[in-house]
Amino acid sequence: MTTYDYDVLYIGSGHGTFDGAIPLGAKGKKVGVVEQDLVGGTCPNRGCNAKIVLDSPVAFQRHMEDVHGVVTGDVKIDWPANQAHKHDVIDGLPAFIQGLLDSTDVDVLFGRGTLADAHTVMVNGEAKTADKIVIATGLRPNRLTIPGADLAHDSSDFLNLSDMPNRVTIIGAGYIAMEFATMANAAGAEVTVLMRGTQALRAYHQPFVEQIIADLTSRGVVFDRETQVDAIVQGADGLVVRGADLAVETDWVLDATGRIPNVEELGLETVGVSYNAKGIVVDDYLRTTVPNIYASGDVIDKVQPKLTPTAIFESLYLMHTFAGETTDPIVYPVIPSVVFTSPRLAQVGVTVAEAEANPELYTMVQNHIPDDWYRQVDQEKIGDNILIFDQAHKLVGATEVSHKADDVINALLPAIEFKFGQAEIERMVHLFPSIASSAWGQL
Ligand SMILES: Cc1cc2nc3c(=O)[nH]c(=O)nc-3n(C[C@H](O)[C@H](O)[C@H](O)COP(=O)(O)OP(=O)(O)OC[C@H]3O[C@@H](n4cnc5c(N)ncnc54)[C@H](O)[C@@H]3O)c2cc1C
Ligand SMILES: NC(=O)c1ccc[n+]([C@@H]2O[C@H](COP(=O)([O-])OP(=O)(O)OC[C@H]3O[C@@H](n4cnc5c(N)ncnc54)[C@H](O)[C@@H]3O)[C@@H](O)[C@H]2O)c1
Repeated sequence: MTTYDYDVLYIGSGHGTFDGAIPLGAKGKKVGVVEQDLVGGTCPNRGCNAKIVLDSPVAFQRHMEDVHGVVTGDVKIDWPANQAHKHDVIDGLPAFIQGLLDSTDVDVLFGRGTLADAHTVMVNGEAKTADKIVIATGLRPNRLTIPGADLAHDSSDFLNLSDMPNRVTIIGAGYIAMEFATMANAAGAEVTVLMRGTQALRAYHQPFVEQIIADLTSRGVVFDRETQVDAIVQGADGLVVRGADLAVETDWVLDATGRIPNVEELGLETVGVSYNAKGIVVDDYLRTTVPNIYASGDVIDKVQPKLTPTAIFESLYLMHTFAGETTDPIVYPVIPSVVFTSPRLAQVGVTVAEAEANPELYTMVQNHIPDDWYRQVDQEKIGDNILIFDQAHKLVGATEVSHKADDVINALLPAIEFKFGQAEIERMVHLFPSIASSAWGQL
C-alpha cells in the first residue's frame, strides 16, 4: 500500500480550509496546510473581520444620528485611531488560527504550493505527498488593464489606510465599492463612485439598493452611472480618472471591479484539474476532474455566493467526507448574504426577482421598518423588508434594508432552512424585547 506524508493536504489556509482541517486533525488524520501568506487567508486578515472593525464606528455614528436629541454631542470618526484599533483586533488572528491548527497537530507549511502530480505538492522545492489534496486558494482582486492602472489600489490597501485621503474615487459598484464608499464618506472623504452600468449590487432588490444610494448621496457621495474608465493619470493636483466624458480629480483610486480565482501557476494543467474564468470545476462531492483532488471555498466555480459561510460549510462537508462520516453529495443550506453598508442590505432564500417572476408560486409581504414599535426604540428612520412565502405559507425568502438587516435575516434563517410551519414557529420563543422577537413576530 502506498504511504503518503499526509492523509489530506490543503493548499491555502482560509475558511475553505481551517474550519474543517482543525477537527479533521482532531479525528486522528494526518493533515497539512500550505500557505504562502498570512494564516487564515482573506476573511480574517484583509476581508470580513478587518472590514467590520473599521465599519463599527460608522454604524455607531448612524445610531447616534438617529437618537440625536435624546443623546447629544457630535460623533466624529478618527480614522488613524480606528485603524490602530483594527490592528489591535486583527493582527493576532493568524497566530490564533495557527494555534488552533497546532492544537490538533495540523502541520502548517509556509510557501507557495504547486501540484507536481495527483498526489504531490511542491513547497519550497520539497515534495509533500498526500492521499487527498484540497485546492482552497481563494480569489484575488481583479485589476483593470488600462493605462495608469498601477496608480489604483485594491481592497487590502484600503483596509490598511493609516490616513483617509481627502478625495477617494471608487471604480465598480459591488460589495467592496458600496461598503468602502460608506466608510470613506463617514471618515470625511469626498467620495465618487464610478459605475459601469446603471445598477449597483445587482444581485440585490434594486429599490432597496436605491435607498442606500439615496442615503449616501444625501451625505455627499457622488454616484456617476454608465461611465467607462479609460485611464488614470497623474495630474497637477493629484490623480485624474479619465474616460469618455469623464475627468475626476482625486487623491486615491480604489479598483473594486471584482475578484478572480487563484488558479494560475498551480500545476492544474499538469495534473488535469479543469477550471474556467469563474474557478475550479467540481462535482457534487467537491471533487475536481482528478478524483483524489478536491476544491473548497471561493476558488470553486459555483452558483452559491462566494462568502465565508459558504467556505466554512464546504470545509466542514469535506472534513466529514475525509473522516468517513458521509458518502453523500454536498447539499447546501440556504446561504444568507449581507452588504455592510449603513443601513445594511441582507437577503436569503428566494429573491424578490424570483418571486415576481413566479406569482403562482409565491406571495410577498412588505413591512416598513420605522412602523415596528421595537425599531422605534432606536428611532430607526429608514428601512423596509420583503418576506416571501410559498403556497403553504411557509417562509422561503427574505430581504431587508435597515441598520439591523443582518440580525433580522439571521433570526429568520431557521424558518427557511427547516421549513417551519405555524406550530414550529410558535414553539420558537425568543427573548423579549429583542430584534429576533421583532423579526419573528412578522411570521
Ligand atoms: C474586502 C473583503 C471583504 C469581505 N467581507 C466579507 C464579509 O463581510 N462576509 C463574508 O461572508 N465574506 C466576505 N468576504 C469574502 C470572504 O473573505 C471569502 O469568501 C473567504 O475568505 C473565502 O475563503 P477561502 O478559504 O475560500 O479563500 P481565502 O480566504 O482567500 O484563502 C485562500 C488562501 O490561499 C492562499 N494561497 C493561494 N494560492 C496559494 C498557493 N499556491 N500556495 C499556498 N497558498 C496559496 C492565499 O494566500 C490565501 O491565504 C470579503 C472579501 C473581501 C476581499
Ligand atoms: N459583505 C460581504 O459579504 C462582502 C464584502 C466585500 C466583498 N465580498 C466578496 O468579495 C467579492 C468581490 O467583491 P467586489 O465588490 O470586488 O465584486 P463584485 O462582483 O461585487 O462587484 C464588482 C463591480 O465591479 C464592476 N465592474 C466589473 N468590471 C468592471 C470594469 N471593467 N469597469 C468598471 N466596473 C467594473 C461590476 O459591474 C460590479 O459593480 C464579492 O463577490 C464577495 O464574494 C463580500
